[in-house]
Amino acid sequence: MAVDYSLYLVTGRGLLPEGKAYNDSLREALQGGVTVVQVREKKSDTLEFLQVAQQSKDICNEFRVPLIINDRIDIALAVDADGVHLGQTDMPVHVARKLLHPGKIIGVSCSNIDHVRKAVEDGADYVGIGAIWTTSTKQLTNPILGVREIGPLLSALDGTSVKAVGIGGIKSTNLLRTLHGSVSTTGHRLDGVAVVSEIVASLDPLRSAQILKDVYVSWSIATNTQAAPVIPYTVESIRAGVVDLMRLIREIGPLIHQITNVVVTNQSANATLALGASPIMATAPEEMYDLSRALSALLINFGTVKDKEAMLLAGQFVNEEKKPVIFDPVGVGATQFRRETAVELLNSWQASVIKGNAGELAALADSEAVQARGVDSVGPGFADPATFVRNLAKKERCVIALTGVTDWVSDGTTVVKLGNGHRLLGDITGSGCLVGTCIAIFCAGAWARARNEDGRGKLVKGDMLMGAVGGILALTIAGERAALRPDVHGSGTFLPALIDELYNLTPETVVEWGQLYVVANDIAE
Ligand SMILES: Nc1ncnc2c1ncn2[C@@H]1O[C@H](COP(=O)(O)OP(=O)(O)OP(=O)(O)O)[C@@H](O)[C@H]1O
Ligand SMILES: Cc1ncsc1CCO
Repeated sequence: MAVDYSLYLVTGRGLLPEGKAYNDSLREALQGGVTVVQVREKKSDTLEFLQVAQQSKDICNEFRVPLIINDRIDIALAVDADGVHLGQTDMPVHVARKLLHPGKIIGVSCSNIDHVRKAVEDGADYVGIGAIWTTSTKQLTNPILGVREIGPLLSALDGTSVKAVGIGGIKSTNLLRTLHGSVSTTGHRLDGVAVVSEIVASLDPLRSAQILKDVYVSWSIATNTQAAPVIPYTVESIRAGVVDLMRLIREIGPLIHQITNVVVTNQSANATLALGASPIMATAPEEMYDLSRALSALLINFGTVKDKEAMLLAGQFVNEEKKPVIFDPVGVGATQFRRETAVELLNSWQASVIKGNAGELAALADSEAVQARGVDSVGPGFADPATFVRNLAKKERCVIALTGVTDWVSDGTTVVKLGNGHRLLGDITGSGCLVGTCIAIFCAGAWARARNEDGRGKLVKGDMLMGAVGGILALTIAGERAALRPDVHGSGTFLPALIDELYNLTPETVVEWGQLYVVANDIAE
């Protein structure tokens, strides 16, 4: 039986709002677009479970939607349910298969790759992967994996026909982030999402289900790769795009909200003004919502992590607005606290661009290839930076900007190499942080260019690869020009000269000076 797993409802009678009857709630949820129902009765005795299962089966039949029973094969048999869902400590799949009639669905809860591999071996029809988010449904006791951990589990399903449903704390507010983030580097995605409280605890389950379904459908449409032809980037198209963004930024002066470190706050705000944008360096959690509505891009730089609460909130609000979030995980490999904070932040919101030096991005990718000392990268960097950035972009589902003597940018398919810069940039503190600021400014321009486009199903509007390339070019070309000035005698005089050069930078200079190469454009992959 071909099952549509897209909106998978798990029941929970304990969560029903006062006065809402179970049968009405279930019927309304089905009217709203639920495609599979799993009856879960952890506290009921057998007779009560049987009665609820029978009523559920009758209602599901009206909508021709499959009904799955949690754990209890006897109840599934008794009501002729369409299948069972098994936890890791329930009946093994092969035993359940023997007991059930042929063609019935068997699903298994999985929270690690071994669970998934075993479920495939045992012949499960689908796996429920989670918990993805923290959940108020206390019965879901699986560990919290986080969105970024789902991709590797999905890749274990490559080449099989086993379907995957994400579960755990999924709501309409995090659904798009969940779907976008839960993709393997091989492109394997979720086939559906399981929802409990947002539907069951709702006074209007029909509407709640509809809202979730809308997000799911618009994501499927927006990410259908066959739908629109992909135009490959060329050096010329990138140059033209950067020039356009630079002009637009000077014309509209976008607001750039930066939560950044105390070392660079002032120079980052001045660099922002120099490029024609407006900085606001705000850190109170209470103001993150209002700012998310006003800003054109958000930079989160955790060089001196103090404002974690604000960082968590800001990124979520900005994701909701489909505006750019630029993440600069300064010194992420330096301490356990930074590593954990980066994971927490990246699991809470989707970055549009992650920017870092080789040491930082290696730490983020759990690679030992490059070492770091504090906030600085040590040694010659990656042997094959193009492949590294492309793979990390696929894994993190965003644009990656790797800085160093040569800078590399990738969106997971295209890789751009950038050759501008000067040794003096390495001799001042925070040149990498300034790159982050400039990327945020150009991404703000890219968002502004696309803001009236249909953003349904997308996490961010605008061309973030163009934004990242533009930001790096602006800062590194300004750096080269500053170093050539007769009034620059060392790193002390270099910094103000750098701000001057950003201030005087023109699109024509960027075209003339820009050393940019498209080294890979493997759109076929
Ligand atoms: N020796 C160099 N030659 C040319 N360009 C350089 C050199 N060092 C740094 N740059 C430029 O400076 C920018 C900042 O890169 P870098 O990797 O040094 O940042 P970072 O280590 O994160 O800096 P910080 O931690 O001080 O903010 C890059 O875009 C790069 O092009
Ligand atoms: C030196 C330093 N320490 C924390 S942040 C920062 C600025 C450069 O990344």
